[in-house]
Amino acid sequence: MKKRAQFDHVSLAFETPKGRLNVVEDVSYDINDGDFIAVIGPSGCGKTTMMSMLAGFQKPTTGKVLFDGAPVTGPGPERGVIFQEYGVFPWLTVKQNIAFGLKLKANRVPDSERDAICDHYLSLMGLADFANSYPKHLSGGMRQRLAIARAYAVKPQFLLMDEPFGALDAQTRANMQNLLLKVLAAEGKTVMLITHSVEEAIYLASRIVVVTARPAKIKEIIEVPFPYPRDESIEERPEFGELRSHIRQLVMDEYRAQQAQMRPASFSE
Ligand SMILES: Nc1ncnc2c1ncn2[C@@H]1O[C@H](COP(=O)(O)OP(=O)(O)OP(=O)(O)O)[C@@H](O)[C@H]1O
Repeated sequence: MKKRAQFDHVSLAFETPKGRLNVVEDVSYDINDGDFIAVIGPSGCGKTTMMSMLAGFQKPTTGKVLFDGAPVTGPGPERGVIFQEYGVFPWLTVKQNIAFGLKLKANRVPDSERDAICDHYLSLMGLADFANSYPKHLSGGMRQRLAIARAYAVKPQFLLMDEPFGALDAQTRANMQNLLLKVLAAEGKTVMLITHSVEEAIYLASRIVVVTARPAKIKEIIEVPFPYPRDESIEERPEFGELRSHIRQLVMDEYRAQQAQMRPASFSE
């Protein structure tokens, strides 16, 4: 299996006014072509920072982050990024937002095709009636769907998604999850997804990377035993419930560890 991305003994520390903050510590794992990796762990533990290094927004303090065998030196068109509540330009209409990436040199498509691609993703995301609206006239959930449409439209080989569905209502979230599975089945992408939802991680991912309280270290990497294509019926399977309990326990242990870290010294047990 071809290695797409590699974290090789990666650590990252921020220098802050209060001193050095270790955020990611000695993380090593590979992401193979076609993998769907979900990263789960307590809030603020370093998941986004880990993803940012692969996106090319942050550099590791020590260790290496490789993409297609070469060190990541910055963002690139083969890695599409969807961050929560980011990624739409307020001064462009909905359709212009989707078209934007398709006009950039790295992803440029002929004008005639551009229109058809925009229309396809507008309708896929339920935004066709808002093609000419500006983002400020959309609900938060619609803006997030627009950010997702923009990222899908340029067809990156690798999708980096940071809590992309976190702000959506339950029904839209389920629709967006199923749509993502469809897009992946049709286009065969590799994905790294950060989520706080254990169910979402099991439903979507081929492997789940559970990380510790800050600094984020690998706690466990879990293979999800369900073949694709998947549908909601897997949630009824006993293995789904067992996996959910196991991962919930891991995450809860780390959440408690994080709470203990934050407690003032005088209260420590
Ligand atoms: N540029 C920075 N400078 C200093 N500290 C930072 C910087 N970026 C992030 N941090 C800190 O690093 C820690 C990890 O942040 P990060 O966003 O990676 O966590 P996370 O696991 O993605 O959190 P969440 O699940 O809440 O989104 C946090 O304590 C954050 O305050």
